[in-house]
Amino acid sequence: MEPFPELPQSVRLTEIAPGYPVLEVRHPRCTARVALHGAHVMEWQPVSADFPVLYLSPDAIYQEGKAIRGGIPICWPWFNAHPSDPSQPSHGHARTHFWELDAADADPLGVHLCLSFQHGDLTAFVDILLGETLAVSLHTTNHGNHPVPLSGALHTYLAVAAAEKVQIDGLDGDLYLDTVGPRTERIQEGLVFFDREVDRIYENDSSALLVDADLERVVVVEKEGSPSTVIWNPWIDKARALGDLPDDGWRDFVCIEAAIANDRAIILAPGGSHTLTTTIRVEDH
Ligand SMILES: O=P(O)(O)OC[C@H]1O[C@H](O)[C@H](O)[C@@H](O)[C@@H]1O
Repeated sequence: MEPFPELPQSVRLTEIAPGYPVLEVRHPRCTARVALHGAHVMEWQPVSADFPVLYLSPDAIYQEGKAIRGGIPICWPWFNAHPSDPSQPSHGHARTHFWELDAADADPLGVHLCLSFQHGDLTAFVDILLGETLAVSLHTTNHGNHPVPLSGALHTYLAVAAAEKVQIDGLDGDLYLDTVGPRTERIQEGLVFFDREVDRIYENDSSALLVDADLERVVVVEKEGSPSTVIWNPWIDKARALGDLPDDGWRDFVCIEAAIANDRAIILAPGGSHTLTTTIRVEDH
């Protein structure tokens, strides 16, 4: 490990399991927790919100090699299965390894963390801005001599009052691949509802809004550098099959993922780079 950078007063280093460091943020604009494992934003709550914005599973596993269930897993440098090698882990290596913390700063608007991770010829730098708004920017650079396909996702778990009562706006008219059952292409008509397992890859490069009338709020998820939006809720049976999620945990979140899904992979030329960003804020409903 590199020497640890000096931390501002609003950031404290803790260990939630032996050898598993987490940065705890207490700032006038927000509270948050960020694990060095996966550069994973586990929690974020701006002072204006009276309920956490991100969902974190109470059964999440804090162990090197296991992705944290909840928060914002960084799926990198690919999304879902590896494009050609089925022995590689789903959603890449970034979410199951410790990252280096390169810098931590604070100003009156919030806290800024920079972390990095290397995989083969690719380097990832992530900038995390934690304030009244949360912004996660993932910069990838190809340092090798060959073009490399890049996909991935900022796989955001958003806390909700009850999944079956929320809707997602902003995807009306978009083509999507429905990956539940036989993979089928469809066009979204109106709002997205959750009344069954939902696992869809939308062709969409703009924002989506999570409307949660029970919590009297709308969570706005904006993004850049992302040609796909993935919407996921495992529903009842899949939640039971996931060991790190309570059986009824499916009700407590929906995922809106700023993604570059496999078939929209970007080919990074030698020396080339790409930035994938998601920005999250809460508005009154
Ligand atoms: O269980 P994980 O490997 O974390 O994946 C969780 C989910 O990620 C994405 O949303 C995919 O679209 C889903 O198919 C997958 O089930």
